[in-house]
Amino acid sequence: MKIALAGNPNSGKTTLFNALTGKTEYVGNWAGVTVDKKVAAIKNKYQIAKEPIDIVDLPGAYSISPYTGEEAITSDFVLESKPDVIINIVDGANISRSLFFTTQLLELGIPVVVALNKADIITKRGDVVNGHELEKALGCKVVTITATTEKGLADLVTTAVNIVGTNQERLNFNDLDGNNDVARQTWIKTILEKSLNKKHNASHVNFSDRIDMIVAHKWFGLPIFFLIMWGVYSFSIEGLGGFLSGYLNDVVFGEVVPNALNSFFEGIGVNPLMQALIVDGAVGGVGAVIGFLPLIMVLFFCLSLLEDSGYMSRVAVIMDRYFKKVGLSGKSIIPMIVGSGCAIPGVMATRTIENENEKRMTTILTPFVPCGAKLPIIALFSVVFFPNTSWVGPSIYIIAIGVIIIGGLVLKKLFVWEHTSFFIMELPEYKIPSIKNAIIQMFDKAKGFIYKATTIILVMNTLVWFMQAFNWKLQATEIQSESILASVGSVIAPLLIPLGFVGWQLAAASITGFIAKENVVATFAVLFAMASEEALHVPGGALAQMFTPVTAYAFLAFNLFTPPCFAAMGAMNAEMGSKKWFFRGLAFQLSVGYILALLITHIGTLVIYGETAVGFIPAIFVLIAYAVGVTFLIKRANASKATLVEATE
Ligand SMILES: Nc1nc2c(ncn2[C@@H]2O[C@H](COP(=O)(O)OP(=O)(O)OP(=O)(O)O)[C@@H](O)[C@H]2O)c(=O)[nH]1
Ligand SMILES: [Mg+2]
Repeated sequence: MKIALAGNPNSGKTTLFNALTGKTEYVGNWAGVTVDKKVAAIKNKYQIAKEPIDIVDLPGAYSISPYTGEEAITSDFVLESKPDVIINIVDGANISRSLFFTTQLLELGIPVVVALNKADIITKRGDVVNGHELEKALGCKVVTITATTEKGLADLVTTAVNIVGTNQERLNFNDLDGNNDVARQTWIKTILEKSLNKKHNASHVNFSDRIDMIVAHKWFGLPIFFLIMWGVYSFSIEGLGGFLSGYLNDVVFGEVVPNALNSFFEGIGVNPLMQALIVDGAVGGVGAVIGFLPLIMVLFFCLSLLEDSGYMSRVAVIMDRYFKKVGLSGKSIIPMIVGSGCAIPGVMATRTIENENEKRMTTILTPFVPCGAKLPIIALFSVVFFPNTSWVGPSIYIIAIGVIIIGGLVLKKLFVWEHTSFFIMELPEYKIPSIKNAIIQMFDKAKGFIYKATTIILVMNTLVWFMQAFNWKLQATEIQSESILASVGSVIAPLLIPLGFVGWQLAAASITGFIAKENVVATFAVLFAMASEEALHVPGGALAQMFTPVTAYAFLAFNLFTPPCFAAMGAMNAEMGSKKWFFRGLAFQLSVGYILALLITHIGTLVIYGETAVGFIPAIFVLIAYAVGVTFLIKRANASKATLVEATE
């Protein structure tokens, strides 16, 4: 038996889905969080029918005639897969708007039960809903629930199961004269007059509006956003998160675990090479990554609270003013916020953008937002090269915003884009964020992080260890520079010279980073910590010998702003739906990271140390070639814009 959850965006479908199935799908306080259909079996507790019940969570929709890609997923599913029953989630904080979609669902001939959600908000506002009147008018069952506390869910499931196979009365607006959308609205207004008793009228300036006057203000909005982000990132990277990670890195993975393993292996007399593989390669590399787990957990806990409070939707409004100028829309910010967790769902979230050009641009620009996997690199460089400072983490996010805005401008110049579209986004009311939800999201992220570290990163690291310990004749070698890894890295290393990065190790680490960004840290752990017998993340250690603080910052930028990991590239390819655009996007990302690192190294070294960095002359040649290339592309774009104008005249 299939029960579909359908309703407006942000009405609480995924919250209900998670409560009914025990899953931990992404819940956020904004419209357009779910962009894909999700199916799961109902929890035993609610399994009351003879046959197994499956719950289907759908993206939010305002109407059955789809306007955006993810709305189409919902209407296609409802119209074609014919669920046995639809639970229509009506947002109790926004009843009259939600009922428009309800009237359309009630025309389909599929049994519908209305779940009037967010009953807690209705009660808090002092509104009164007359459920019987509403049932009479709609001709279907109405069950009042609070998805967040699971109140009323058993009743809801029972009601839904009981109407499976029944012939529900259909509403019909198609026979009416004139515009049937207007007819629906008028009808909804009449039935709500009888069934809803509102305490406040709509024109009342409420608490949310008052906060918005400040945080979404024309001038204050952006500085407030920066301050909040600064607080969150420095708390996570340098504050509590950094402190806990330092302990894990120094004590647990720096001493306790390797010492215990070494004495265990020495005790049973294992082959020293085998011992090194396990202790230095596998455990050392994975440990260097896992050490950053607390930092990731603290960050995602804070971000989840911020998001659930409703603030992030305001950020979309603030950003819209700036984004419009560069050919993006305020809606582009949502994929980017999601992308701060992981670029893959971030890129998938571009589906909510209707305009094809805005969607492509957002897909290309979203991976520039530092994701969770990039945090360990940021944290490592911050500790080793800039100890006791708090600006490195936040500065990376400010650069990311700059890269996105300037990148948008450049993309607009390089390719032919149409005009930008309007941006309408509904703002949910502010609320006290749910700690429970934040904890769930935090552990979910932690689980993903550990899973990745103990699978793909473990495998990669064992391989990296092997490649640095053996030469091409498969003989164990004490001299790293004669190893397989060194010879592979040396092929790529010359490309990094114009950036001021010298050493095959840096090339090797960057390459492993494309498999998973955490690998950069893990590879460094194998290459440097082992050789010097000291922990990777100490200031002045082996890693510190490879860079000056300026080139270290440039290397950080290089790894963060070149293309994302392979999995995220796959998502880009899927969402672009065009190989041409996919490769254009990759080329763009690669050149952004490369040129950015080049500029940081050379300008930074000149300004701060008053001398030229390694690779200064090659860098000049690269810049000239780059400028020529970009000018050519802009000329070409202008020419095709001109032919486009001629053709339309
Ligand atoms: N107060 C209150 N908030 C709720 C309730 N149910 C859900 N919410 C909140 O509503 C917001 C949206 O929840 P989601 O479950 O993501 O909504 P959705 O319908 O899946 O949204 P889309 O995927 O964007 O269509 C979150 O902030 C939830 O915490 C409820 O019963 N009471
Ligand atoms: Mg959802």
